[in-house]
Amino acid sequence: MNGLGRQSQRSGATGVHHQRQYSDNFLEASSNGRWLQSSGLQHLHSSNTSTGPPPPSLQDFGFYGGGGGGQGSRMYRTAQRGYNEFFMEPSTPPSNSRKKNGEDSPSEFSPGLLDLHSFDTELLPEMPVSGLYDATSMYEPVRGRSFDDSEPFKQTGRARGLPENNLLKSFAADKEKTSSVAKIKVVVRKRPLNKKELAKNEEDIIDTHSNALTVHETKLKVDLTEYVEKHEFVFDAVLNEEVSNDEVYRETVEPIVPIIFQRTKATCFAYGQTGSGKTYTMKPLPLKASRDILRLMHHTYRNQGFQLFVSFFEIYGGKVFDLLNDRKKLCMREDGKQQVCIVGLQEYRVSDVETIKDLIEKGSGTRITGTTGANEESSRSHAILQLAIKRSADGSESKPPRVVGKLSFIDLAGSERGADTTDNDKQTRMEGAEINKSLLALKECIRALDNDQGHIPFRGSKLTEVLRDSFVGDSRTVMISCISPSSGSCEHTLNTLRYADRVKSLSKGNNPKKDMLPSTLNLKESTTVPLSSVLPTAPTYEDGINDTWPEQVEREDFDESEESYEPAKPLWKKNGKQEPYNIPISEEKFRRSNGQTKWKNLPKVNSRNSHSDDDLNALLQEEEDLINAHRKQVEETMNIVREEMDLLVEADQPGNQLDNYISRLNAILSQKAAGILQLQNHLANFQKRLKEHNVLVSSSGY
Ligand SMILES: Nc1ncnc2c1ncn2[C@@H]1O[C@H](COP(=O)(O)OP(=O)(O)OP(=O)(O)O)[C@@H](O)[C@H]1O
Repeated sequence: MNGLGRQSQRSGATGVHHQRQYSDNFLEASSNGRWLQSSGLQHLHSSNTSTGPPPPSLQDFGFYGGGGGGQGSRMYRTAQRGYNEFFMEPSTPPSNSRKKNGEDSPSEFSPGLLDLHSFDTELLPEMPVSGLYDATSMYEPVRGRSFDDSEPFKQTGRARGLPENNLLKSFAADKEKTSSVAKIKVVVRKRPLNKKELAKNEEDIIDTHSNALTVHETKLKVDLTEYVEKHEFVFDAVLNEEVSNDEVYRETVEPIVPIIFQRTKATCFAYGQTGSGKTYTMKPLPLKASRDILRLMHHTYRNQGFQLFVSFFEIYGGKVFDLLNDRKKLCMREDGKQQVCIVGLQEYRVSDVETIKDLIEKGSGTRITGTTGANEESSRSHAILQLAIKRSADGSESKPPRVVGKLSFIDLAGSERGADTTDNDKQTRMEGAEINKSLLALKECIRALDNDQGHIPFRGSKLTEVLRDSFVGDSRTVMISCISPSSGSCEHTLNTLRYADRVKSLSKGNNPKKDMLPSTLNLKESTTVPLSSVLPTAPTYEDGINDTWPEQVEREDFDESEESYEPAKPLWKKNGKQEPYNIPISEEKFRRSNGQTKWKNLPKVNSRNSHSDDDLNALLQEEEDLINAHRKQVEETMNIVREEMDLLVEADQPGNQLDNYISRLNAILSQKAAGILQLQNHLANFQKRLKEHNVLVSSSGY
């Protein structure tokens, strides 16, 4: 039976606009294989192009109306050429960008090699800071206690026969000062549109207002008409494209600097897709922080024996490399007290800003980089720079110093590098899997940290293993989520913001007051303790020591007033401004209105129901399995689509048999349905597992 050709032409005519739009997108996206590459399915494209004649293009099916196959095929071949050019380039294997030359001897910095394991694997006992609080100045240091021990002052005081109330008072003052800085702070930084994006006429789709932001995502309805979906987020701070690096520092790290002298370990990390500005944001922070640390050491804490040490290493493919020692491969060890240390990591004792600057530049130059489609300078490693404040037990330099506090800066690998798990290159795939694993593990650790869980699943990845000592005891975490404003990065931006949103929602666990507040809470005022409020603004450290600088850090400098916890409405609601688009409620909105409450209602994770490392590893594996199953399903769908296209071509041929067409179409549709059902089941099971482990707050994802 005939007549099918006419039917397909009719259907082409009725929906020509939408179909054309679809086929344009399809062709454009396929033109360099990026569309497929980005989802790890480029081999599907290559299978079309590498063997045999090209399969029929959409135009070949008459979707362009009357054009036959001619022009469409030419377009396809052009696309094919583009694809080949894109992929024929040799992929740059990750390699050490800095050759070993043996010239950069660390000796010029006079630090000597420090084997962390030899003396530095324990944190300094609770040492009083003389001159800070009267009561503590009389104490002698207690050896052999890590600062994770509970009530150290109390015990020391008793041993010395000092009145307990004084001791408790000073301990409480210390505690109050550190607790005034939020345990977890989540900041978003939006970078400006870059030249490339401007040249492509990409739009800025991010509106920022106070500590909130809106992402305007253009989507297609089922009938292929466009609409804009708004996604609104609120964070502790939102820094727009006009914010300078100085301001970023003031908002993020500056408040933490004084408290690392008080036995606190702090971690500041940048998260975001390749090219979103992580390195740009992170690079200046350690230098600015060390400048302030040195100021405090030379003024507020002068003559108290504090020393500053710098180390810089990277984690690449699950291995640790010393960036200040020609990328020497290092191994990690755990001692009897479960202290994880990086054996042989070179640390430099520094006392001036210039030396630190040199070290940072040296380490950054050594950092591994690789080539990706998105950013030629894309980093595939996590770079970790640590500033450790140490002091020898007796305050003199005669004994090896031990860590008092630590500030770690982490420039994470591009968050979308997880997509590389699908790359043809096995090494890139492995890197992607490791990056995925470490990002999930990091989130889990932060979550455990904020819930004050007894057990932190730090073994989830190398990254969290090396950060172990930053997750125990009194710790602070600042996450800077870097986002690109361009419409082309919308999906990655939303992923970054969702990750940040998850981390932020975790930060309620620590403060019962916060638990009672809506998620629109403006934590900005309550969590920011500018260093300028504890440091004199007058001469810089480089100007020399100024004796008029205050010796003590005054407790009044910290804003701990209950009022500062007052919830703030997001600006767009405050202004009474109506939403500019008639759009469906977004996932984020739903989560804020419903999901957050659900999250709060979930049982608190405690040490008994916390994830074991095995659980976490199992979850990570299941996540990977799901992604692989999804990929496989897409692959099968693509094959089915090809089959459907062939079928349509055949259907257009004169003399085509309708019964054959019907039975093949039936088989194709059943196959499609079975694939979708299977994936749905897999997804549902994974969601169930996440819920069991308290990882997911709602079905909308995490
Ligand atoms: N806030 C900003 N203002 C001006 N330029 C910026 C800003 N953020 C980033 N850039 C520029 O954008 C480019 C990419 O930034 P950067 O290298 O920091 O990205 P990244 O997130 O570290 O990428 P990768 O993960 O690949 O290392 C750089 O040229 C940088 O100078």
